[in-house]
Amino acid sequence: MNRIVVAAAIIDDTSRMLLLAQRRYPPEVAGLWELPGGKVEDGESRRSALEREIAEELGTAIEAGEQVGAAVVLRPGLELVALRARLAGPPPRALDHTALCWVDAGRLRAMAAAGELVPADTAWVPDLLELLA
Ligand SMILES: Nc1nc2c([nH]c(=O)n2[C@H]2C[C@H](O)[C@@H](COP(=O)(O)OP(=O)(O)OP(=O)(O)O)O2)c(=O)[nH]1
Repeated sequence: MNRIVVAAAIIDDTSRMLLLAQRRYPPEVAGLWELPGGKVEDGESRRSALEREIAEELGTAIEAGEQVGAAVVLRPGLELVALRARLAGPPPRALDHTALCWVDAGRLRAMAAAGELVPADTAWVPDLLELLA
């Protein structure tokens, strides 16, 4: 069966900004920016897995919603899915990442063009730009 990695597109509706997290490991992607998340465990829904990962990685709560864009195949048997989310707890902290940042549409476009995003996540940039418009 396919394993799923879920990632959160956490958008602040007031500022129209998206939260990005800078990976600490592995070396191939260390320093690049991603949507925070992790693997869905057996018996978990995607939404509850994402809520758990965000509590672990960012020390806060989210409400996870609809899927953003298409699923990305990371390797055979492993798919990456982004879910839209809104913050429902204290400001996020980088417990597992090097840093966090809130970006607007222009900054996201510039980071994608500069190759600063984890490669798999670049597929979602048009969808994310639409959500930030
Ligand atoms: N969380 C997350 N992982 C991503 C993204 N893009 C991307 O290619 N990945 C890859 C990196 C990893 O191979 C895999 C998830 O790794 P992870 O380290 O975040 O998840 P995890 O904590 O559940 O995994 P593990 O370290 O326990 O194996 O998905 C993304 O936007 N967010």
